[in-house]
Amino acid sequence: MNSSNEVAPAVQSILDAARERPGGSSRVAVDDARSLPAAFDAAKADGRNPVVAEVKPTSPTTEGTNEGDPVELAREMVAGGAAALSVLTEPEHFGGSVENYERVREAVDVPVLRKDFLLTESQLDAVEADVVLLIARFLGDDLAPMIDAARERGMGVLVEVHSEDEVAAAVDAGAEIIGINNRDLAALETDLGTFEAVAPAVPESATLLAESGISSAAEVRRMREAGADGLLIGTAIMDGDPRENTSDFVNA
Ligand SMILES: O=C(O)c1ccccc1NCC(=O)[C@H](O)[C@H](O)COP(=O)(O)O
Repeated sequence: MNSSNEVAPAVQSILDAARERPGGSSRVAVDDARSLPAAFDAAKADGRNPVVAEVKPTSPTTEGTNEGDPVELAREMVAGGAAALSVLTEPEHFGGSVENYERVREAVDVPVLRKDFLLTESQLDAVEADVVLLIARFLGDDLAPMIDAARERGMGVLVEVHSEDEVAAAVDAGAEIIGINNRDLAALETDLGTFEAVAPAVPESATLLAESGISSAAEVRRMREAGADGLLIGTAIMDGDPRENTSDFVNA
């Protein structure tokens, strides 16, 4: 793994916990993974902004915990037009769980991203997933083997980056779906200018997501104009009525 000495204390704590988290007891094989790019194409074809709505009970930058049932929240997001969902499985800092993930995936028919801080192959085996998030900064030289390991299990892979150098590393490692995180993991602040600055480095052939900090219809349009094929939105959907919020972003 890369050195993590330039991350915020909360992120260091997330990584320390991730290193200790056990994986699954046996290797999983997903034979029915739902495709994120196909879901984005379907949304675009019927005039919806391709929104990945995130079931995010809490986070280091959120006050309090949303105690709502993840399945109910997920159904509301899909009813609001979400092309796909993201479900946190990180338990200590985001209130997530693999049980939440399994229940949501069973309850909906859109692709469900497993949102976690995965560091080892066996952690991929904790639950069958359509798509897993792999963070380039935290995996370093392990990124390519982790992408291969996820694909061997039948899962799609979203590689998260924050800089042009990380885009290059992600492309070298074989990433086909790339998410540019607007959240700076050193300061924990979001800046949509990050997506605008880094997106030109992403090859046209990749499916490109804008992640974090999107909180208005105007910002959805801004990210789409800068080249986002999909938008990952958590806090602004969880805060209030998730169905109405999702619908506002989908129809922005
Ligand atoms: O959301 C946080 O507070 C956070 C803190 C430290 C590391 C990661 C964090 N978030 C993970 C995410 O990627 C977001 O949940 C996701 O991109 C949605 O972001 P937002 O729409 O800003 O909730």
